[in-house]
Amino acid sequence: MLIEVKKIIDEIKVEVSSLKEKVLYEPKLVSLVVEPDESTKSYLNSQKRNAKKYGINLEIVESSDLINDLRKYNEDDDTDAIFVARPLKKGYTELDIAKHINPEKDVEGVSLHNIGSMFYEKELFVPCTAEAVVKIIEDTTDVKGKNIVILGRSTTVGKPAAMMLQRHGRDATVTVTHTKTKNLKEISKEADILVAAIGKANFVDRSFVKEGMIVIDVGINVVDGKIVGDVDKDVSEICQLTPVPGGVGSVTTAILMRNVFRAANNKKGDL
Ligand SMILES: Nc1nc(=O)c2c([nH]1)NC[C@@H]1CN(c3ccc(C(=O)N[C@@H](CCC(=O)O)C(=O)O)cc3)C=[N+]21
Repeated sequence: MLIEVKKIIDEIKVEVSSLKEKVLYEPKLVSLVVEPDESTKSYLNSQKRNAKKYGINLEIVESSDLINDLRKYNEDDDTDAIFVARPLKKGYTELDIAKHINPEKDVEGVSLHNIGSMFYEKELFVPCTAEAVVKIIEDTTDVKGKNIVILGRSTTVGKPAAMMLQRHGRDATVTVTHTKTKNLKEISKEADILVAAIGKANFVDRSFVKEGMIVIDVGINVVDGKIVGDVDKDVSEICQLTPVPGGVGSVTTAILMRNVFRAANNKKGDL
């Protein structure tokens, strides 16, 4: 069975509508890009489509000097929000971005300030994909006490999703696995909820799951020009599975758009 995410996106749109009543201009998102890979191209297309729909002024900037450009847009009063596409070009690390991006414009929640706030369970902006995963899981089941296994420990999905799911009030028990994990299939099978965020097309097949599990497919892999997830579609015959496309990715984009309005609204409050 496939998991529907339309309701979640509709709820995000309701929040955006009410933010629009307070933000009385078209907010601006700057997306900094260095040598985009296929999944980044897909995200940028999705950003373009949605910026139009949501009423956001999106500027995609091919950056040759990320740190310098971050300084520039951090200070530019017309820029409400900044996105830095990954993978980053050689010579830059995620920590460089985390240190240099203005936390108030950091709509992906990657800055040291925003990551730290999440650690203390008080969130401003959190990584959009991790938030999408949490929202979809919470909309599908009650997570309290559930065993959640996450495949992948990236800074933008695995790590923050784990932190957010085990926090007080949500109270899930989370296992984070990675490339060096032993007995991966056995651990996966023990899950009530499996989150696949490894970036390998169709990596998770029926040998990783049990009947009735909830499976969240975070993968955006491009194979022969088509988007495929990290999970083999056959899994949906015995599990509840998020579709790709039309699942986590579409919620992620909606959250990014909403965060641009939140950033613009917060900025107004500063005046
Ligand atoms: N700093 C950074 N943050 C990211 O979150 C990030 C990134 N860099 N680099 C690239 C990957 C990829 N990614 C996607 C997110 C949503 C869709 C998306 O909206 N997909 C839609 C539409 C796909 C289509 O075009 O058919 C869907 O899945 O339904 C795609 C790809 C985020 N990433």
